Amino acid sequence: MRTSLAAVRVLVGTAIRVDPPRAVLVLTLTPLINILAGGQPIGIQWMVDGATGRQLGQAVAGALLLVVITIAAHQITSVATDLRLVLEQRVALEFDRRLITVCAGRAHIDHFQDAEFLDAAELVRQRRGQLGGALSAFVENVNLMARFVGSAGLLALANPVLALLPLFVVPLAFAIRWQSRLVSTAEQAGAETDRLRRSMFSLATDPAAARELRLYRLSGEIGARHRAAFAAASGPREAARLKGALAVAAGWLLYSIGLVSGLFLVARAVIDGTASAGQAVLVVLLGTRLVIATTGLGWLFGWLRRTLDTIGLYLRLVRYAEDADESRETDRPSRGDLVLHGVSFSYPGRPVPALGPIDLRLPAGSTVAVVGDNGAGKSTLVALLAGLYPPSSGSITLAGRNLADTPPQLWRRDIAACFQDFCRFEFSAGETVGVGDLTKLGDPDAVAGALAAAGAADVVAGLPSGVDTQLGRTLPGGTDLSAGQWQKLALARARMRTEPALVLLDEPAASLDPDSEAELLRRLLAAGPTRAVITVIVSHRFTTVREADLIVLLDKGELVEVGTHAELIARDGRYAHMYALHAAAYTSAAEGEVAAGMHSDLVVDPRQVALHGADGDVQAAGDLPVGQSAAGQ
Ligand SMILES: Nc1ncnc2c1ncn2[C@@H]1O[C@H](COP(=O)(O)OP(=O)(O)OP(=O)(O)O)[C@@H](O)[C@H]1O
Repeated sequence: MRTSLAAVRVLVGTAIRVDPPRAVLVLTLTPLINILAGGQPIGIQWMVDGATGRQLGQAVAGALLLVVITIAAHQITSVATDLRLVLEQRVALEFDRRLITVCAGRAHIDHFQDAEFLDAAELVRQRRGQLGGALSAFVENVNLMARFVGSAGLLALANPVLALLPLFVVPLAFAIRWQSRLVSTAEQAGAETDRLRRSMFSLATDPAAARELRLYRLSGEIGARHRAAFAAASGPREAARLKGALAVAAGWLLYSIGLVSGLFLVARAVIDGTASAGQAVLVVLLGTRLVIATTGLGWLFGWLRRTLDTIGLYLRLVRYAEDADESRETDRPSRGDLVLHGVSFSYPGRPVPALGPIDLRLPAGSTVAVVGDNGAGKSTLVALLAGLYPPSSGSITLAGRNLADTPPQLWRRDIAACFQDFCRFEFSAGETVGVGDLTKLGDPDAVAGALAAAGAADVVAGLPSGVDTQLGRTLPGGTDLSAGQWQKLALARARMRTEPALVLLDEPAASLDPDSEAELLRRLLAAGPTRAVITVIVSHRFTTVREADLIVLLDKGELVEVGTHAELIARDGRYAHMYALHAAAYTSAAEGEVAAGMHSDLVVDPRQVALHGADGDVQAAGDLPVGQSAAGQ
């Protein structure tokens, strides 16, 4: 109840804040319509009494009252509905705005590890459309309640015994509510299978899955799982609907008994001459209104409850909101060595730290390569350096200053980064790069400079409208890119910041071809120690790693070795072993050796694989002597 009241407060408060005149009009016109509507049955009563009692004046007054009230109520309802629809959209937009701020505006991203936040965020994402509609649900419920109270009051005035009639509605109201609860509980119980059904449908229609669905002939399997999920959820729902419908039918029966008894009383009073025919008509009209209001409330109350629940979820999310960052430019840390003092980090719910505790100095101006097996903690280290998570223990200092004393938003202004799971912003190509520095978003020279610095100019040059090409496949006319091209644009985005203190590159060459990777490395090293920039590069490629000034080897979150390539090779430890394995694989590939067991008995006839181009024969692997690959030439 308290949550519902808080939700109503938030709803009405938001409506008044986003559009005060409309909100005030909607909230005042609604009761006005109900007060007016209350006069309609009275007008009809006057008309009937005037006609049966041969009182022309009373009949005309009744007709006039009815016509004026009906027209006025109709006009005001149509104005109020228009106002309400616009207000509803503005309220929905405001909720969206606040949700974006809560989810994307926090300094750290640890809320994405919090199960309560994730559950609430998922539900709000699904039901976000209800947030604007909550206003209509609220207004309609208030409407019906006013109608119910008004009709009950007029009935009591007509005949005190009829004040009992609303009591006959109560079982019906409970039955409708019970039915709505039963259905809603059955729906919630089937929510997981619903999610599964939706996910099967998305899978079947998602272009990302299109290749594997065909390759493994999964369309029938996905269809069967989709149907099974539907069947699992629909059985209990139908049973709940049937049970509820029986209860509602019983409620109607009881109310009919009450209404018929009331009408019998009035009919007798008319025959006895203690009531007029107009009063009998009034009772019929009010009795009908009463039940319409009740059934409406029964159904609409469920709508209101659902929308208020969604606002309750929204309120749970809003608790994660942070105050706007008001740090000043002078709070910005100066450049220098970046030092980790006993830093450790554990993801929520994971007992073992993903990283540390580690002590490490990253000298100003150095290029530091971070290596290690999958899950060693490399990306976690990058996230900590980017201030995305606060360390669980220990501290990180820059030029002797603890970064915990600097708002992460401010520290991040001095960071250029390309994360392992970089974002594919579906903007124009120029904007996809330009958002790396919003102050230069519309500056074509800055974008061109960043593209050139990242070796990504070729990606944009190949697009139909250059930097103006709309990227992505979700938008009409959007152009999709290859994984490597998206990665090049992400690298260019990082280069929009021309004076960073720290450059973070997590697997920056994972999707790049060897030429692009070599070019990236050349540019990185060229940018080197002349500026006090620390470059941290996570890589599994030792051709990149060995060029770094410092190599950091992590294993299961622990710092295992630190040093230059030469030092670590001389130490003949873990790094030297990894490097030797990598070099051996590289050498055998370069020499065209076929690893033992890999189709060594396969004999290929070169004439069967020769290619023919439009201009005639094309030199093909088949022109090479058998047993020697192109790489070995
Ligand atoms: N969001 C997360 N929630 C919980 N645990 C996580 C999360 N991200 C990573 N981990 C865990 O933290 C550990 C370190 O992961 P991290 O991503 O830092 O490894 P990595 O060295 O970057 O691996 P890879 O080379 O595969 O990218 C792993 O055990 C991983 O399972």
